[in-house]
Amino acid sequence: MTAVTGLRAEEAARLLAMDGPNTLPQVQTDPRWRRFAAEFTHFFALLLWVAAALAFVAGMPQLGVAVIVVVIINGVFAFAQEARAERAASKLRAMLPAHVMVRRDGRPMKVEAAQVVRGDVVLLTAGDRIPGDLEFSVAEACTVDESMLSGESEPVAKHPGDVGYGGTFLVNGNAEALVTATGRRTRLADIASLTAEARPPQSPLHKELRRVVRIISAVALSFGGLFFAVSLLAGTSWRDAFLFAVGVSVALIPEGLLPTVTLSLAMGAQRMAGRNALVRHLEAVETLGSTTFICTDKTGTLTQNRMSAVEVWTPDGMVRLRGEGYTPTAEIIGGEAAVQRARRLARAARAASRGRAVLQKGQWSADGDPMEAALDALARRLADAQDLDDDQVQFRWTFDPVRRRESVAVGSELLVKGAPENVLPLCVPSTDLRTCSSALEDMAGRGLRVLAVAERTLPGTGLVERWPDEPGQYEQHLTLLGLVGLHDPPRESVAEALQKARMAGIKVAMVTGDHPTTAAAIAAEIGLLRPDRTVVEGKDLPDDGHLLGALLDHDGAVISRVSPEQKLRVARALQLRGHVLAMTGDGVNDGPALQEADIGVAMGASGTDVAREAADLVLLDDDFATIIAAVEQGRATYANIRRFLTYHLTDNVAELTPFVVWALSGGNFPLALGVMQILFLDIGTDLLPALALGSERAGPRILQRPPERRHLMDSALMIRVFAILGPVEAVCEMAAFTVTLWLAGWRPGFPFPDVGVLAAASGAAFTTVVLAQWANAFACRSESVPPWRLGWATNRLLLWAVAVELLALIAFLFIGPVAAMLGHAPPTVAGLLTGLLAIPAVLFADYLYKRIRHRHRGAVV
Ligand SMILES: Nc1ncnc2c1ncn2[C@@H]1O[C@H](COP(=O)(O)OP(=O)(O)OP(=O)(O)O)[C@@H](O)[C@H]1O
Repeated sequence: MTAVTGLRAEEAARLLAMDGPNTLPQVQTDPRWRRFAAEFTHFFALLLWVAAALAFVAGMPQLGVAVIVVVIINGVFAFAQEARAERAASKLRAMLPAHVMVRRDGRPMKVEAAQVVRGDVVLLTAGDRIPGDLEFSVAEACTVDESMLSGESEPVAKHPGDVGYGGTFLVNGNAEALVTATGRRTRLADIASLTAEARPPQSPLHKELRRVVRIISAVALSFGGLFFAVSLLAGTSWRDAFLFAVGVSVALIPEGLLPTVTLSLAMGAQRMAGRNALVRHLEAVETLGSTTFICTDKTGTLTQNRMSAVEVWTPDGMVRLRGEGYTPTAEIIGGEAAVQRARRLARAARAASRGRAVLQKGQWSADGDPMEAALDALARRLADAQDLDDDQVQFRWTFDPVRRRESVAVGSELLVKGAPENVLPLCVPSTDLRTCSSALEDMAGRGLRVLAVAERTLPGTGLVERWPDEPGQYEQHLTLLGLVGLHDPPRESVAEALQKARMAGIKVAMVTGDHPTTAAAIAAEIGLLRPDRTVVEGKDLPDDGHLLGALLDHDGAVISRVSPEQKLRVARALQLRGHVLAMTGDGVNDGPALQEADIGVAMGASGTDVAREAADLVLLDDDFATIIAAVEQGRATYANIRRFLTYHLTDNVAELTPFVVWALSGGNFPLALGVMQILFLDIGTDLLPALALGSERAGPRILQRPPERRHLMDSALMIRVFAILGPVEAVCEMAAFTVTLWLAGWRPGFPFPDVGVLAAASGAAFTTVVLAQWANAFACRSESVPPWRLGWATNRLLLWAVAVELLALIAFLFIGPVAAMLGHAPPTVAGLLTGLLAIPAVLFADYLYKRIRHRHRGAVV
C-alpha cells in the first residue's frame, strides 16, 4: 500500500518527469529587454536625452553624439552590473536547497523539496515546511501555521484525514502525509501569482542612496540652471550658455552610483558566502556591518552540538561513562543497583526520542537531534540491543520549547523526558525528588545539560482510539527515574570570536532555553559571563520594555530558560535602546524574534525551515564565529561604498571648477574644460577605478573600531571631498591650465589667446584631472591610512583600472580626431610637469588630512 511503503524510486522519477519539479512558477519579473530599456529611460537618462536632442537642434552634433554615448555606456554598464548582482544573488539562493524526509521503497530518505512528487509519503516534524498540498495519514499532536495562506495567526490542529497546504509550517508534533499536489498545482502557487506584484519595502540603505542621489542631482540641476543664467547675463550666446548648463549638470549627476552600489553589495554577499554566511537579501550585507548587539543561543552556535551523555543520576547512586570522546565502548562506572536503574532510565529516554546514534568508524554520530542521538547511544551502551525496539510507540507528544518535555505512550506506559523544572513537578513527591536537586545543581554547575526522565503506568491505554493533542491528563503522578547529564564541548573558535566582537564594540548576550546553572557554566568557560554578573531567568524578565532593555544592555548578559515569546520581547527591548540587533534562532517558534531583529540569523546545518525562512542571514556551519566574519564583511562593504562615493565626488569638484572660475571672472577667464572633456572624464576615469574600489578587501583593523551607523554622505566624507581632495585637484588643474597660458604670454585681462594655445592649456587641465584621479583612487582605498602603507599592489583590480585610465588618457590626447572633438591638444612640457605635480599634491594633502583626523579622533578604518 502506497501510504505505508511510499513510492518506488522509479515511480517517483516518472512522476517527476511528468509533473516537473516541485517549485513555484517563477515570479514574473520584468523581462530582460524591459529591464535593459529601463536603464535608458530613468529620470537622469531622460534628462540626458533631452540635452542631446537640444544639442542637435542648437547645431552642436558632436555634443549630441557625446551625450548619447554617455547614456549608452552608462546604461549598458548599469545593466551589466545589475545582471551580475542578480546572478550572484540567485547563486546564493541555490546554495540552500530545502530538504524533506520521504518514504520511498519502504525506507525513509532525505530528498530535495524540489524532487517531491504527487503520491510521495512525507515524514514531517515540528519546524518543517510542508512541501506540497497533502493529506495527513498520521498526525500526532500536530499543529500547522497556515497564516501565510489564511492570515490566521493561531496554529491549526491537524488530524489524520485533514489536508495541509504547501508552504505552511508544522509548528508542533510530527506527521506522515500523502502528497496530493506539487509545484504550480498547489494552492500556494495560485496565491503566489496573485501577490507577485507586491514589491518588497525599501531597505535603509536603499533610502539612504536615494537621498544621496537626490541631493546630488538637485545640486547638479541648480548649478546647471545658475550657469545658464549667469552666462546669459555675461553676454554669452544662448548656444554657449546652454552648453555650459549641460556640461555642469552632466558633470555632477552620479549616473553610475546605484548600480555600482548594488554590485558592491552582491560582491560582499558572495564573500560572506565564501565564509559560510548566506544573506537572504543583499541589503542585509550593509545592516550586518552596523550591528551593535548580538543575541546568540548556546547549543550548536557557541557549542559544537556534539552531545554525549556522560552521567546518570539515579536514586540508587551515580553512573558515569568515561571514554575517549564518547565511544561505544565507554567505561561504565557505578554500583550494580545504580547501573540497573540507569539502564531503565536510558531505555525510557530513548523511547521518548527520535534522534538516533549511528556508529561510524568506532564513534557515534547523530542522525536527527544530537541530544536525542546521545540518549540513544547511552541506551545502546547500557542496555541489550534486543530491548531497544522502535515500533512500540503508540503516540508521541513531541518536544516543544514551551512544555520543554517530550512524552510517549509505549504499551501501557507513559515515558517522559525533559527539562527538570518541567518534569519534576509532575512527579509524586518522594525523598528521591529532594536528593535529586543537589545532584542537578552539581551536574549543571559543571556545564552539563541535564534532563529528567520519569514514567507511569497508564491504565487501559490499549483502548484509546484517539489520543488527545494535550497530554496533560496523563502527565501526572509520574515516578522519577533519574537525571541524565549531557556534555557538549564549546566550539574552539568561540573565545577568539568573542574577543573580536568586544574589540569591534559589539555586545554579545547568550539567550538560551537551557538551565541557568548550565548556561552560567558554559558562559564562564568561553569567557562570555563576567564574574560580577549573574544569569537572568526568562520568567524574571521585567514586563516594561525600557526596564528590560536597561537590564540587558551590557556585554556578556546571559538569559536562561527563555521562551520564544520572551525572546521576542528581548529583541524589541534592545531595539528600543537603539541597538542594531542580530539574533540567532533555530527553533520552531523563533520566527517572530528573527523577523523582529534587524538581522535574524538562522542555522543552516541544524535549524528548522521556519527559522531559515524568517532569517536574513543563514549560517551554513552554525558557528558563532561566522556571524563575526559576516559583520566584518558587512563593514568592509559599507566602507567600499564610501570609498567610491568619495572618488566620484572628488572628480565632480575638479569638473565643476573651470565653470565656476569662468563665471566668477564674468567670462574673462577662459574655460579650462569643455563639456565634451567632462563627458570623457566621467567615462574614461570614473567607471573602472570606482568598480575596483568597490571590491577592496577588508582592512585588518576594520573590527577594531566601534560600530557606527552614519549617513553615507556624512561630514567626514564631505570635508574630505569638498575641502581637501576636490580643491587640491581643482587647484592643480587650474594651475596647469594657467601656466600653459602664462608661458604663451597671456595675462588676465588680455583678449583670449589663439586656439592652439587654448587647446594645449585645456589638454594640460584634462591631463591633470586624470592624473589627480589616478592618485585619488589610491588615496580613497582607506579613510585613515596613506596608500603606501597599504601596499600599492594589494588591489590588483585597481592597478588594471588605472592602467586602462592611463591608456585612455594617451588615446584622448594623441588620436587626432578624438582630440579635435574634445577641443584639446597634447599639453606642453610645462603643462605636463605642472599636471604631474597633482599626483604628489593629492597624496600629500590626503596624508595630512588622515594624520590630523587620526590624531583628533584616534579613528582607524
Ligand atoms: N528533545 C527534547 N526532549 C526533551 N527535552 C528537551 C529536548 N530538547 C530540549 N529539551 C529541554 O528543554 C530545554 C530548552 O530547550 P530548547 O531547545 O528550547 O533550548 P535552546 O534554546 O535550543 O537552548 P540553546 O540556547 O542551548 O540552544 C533544554 O534545556 C532541555 O532541558
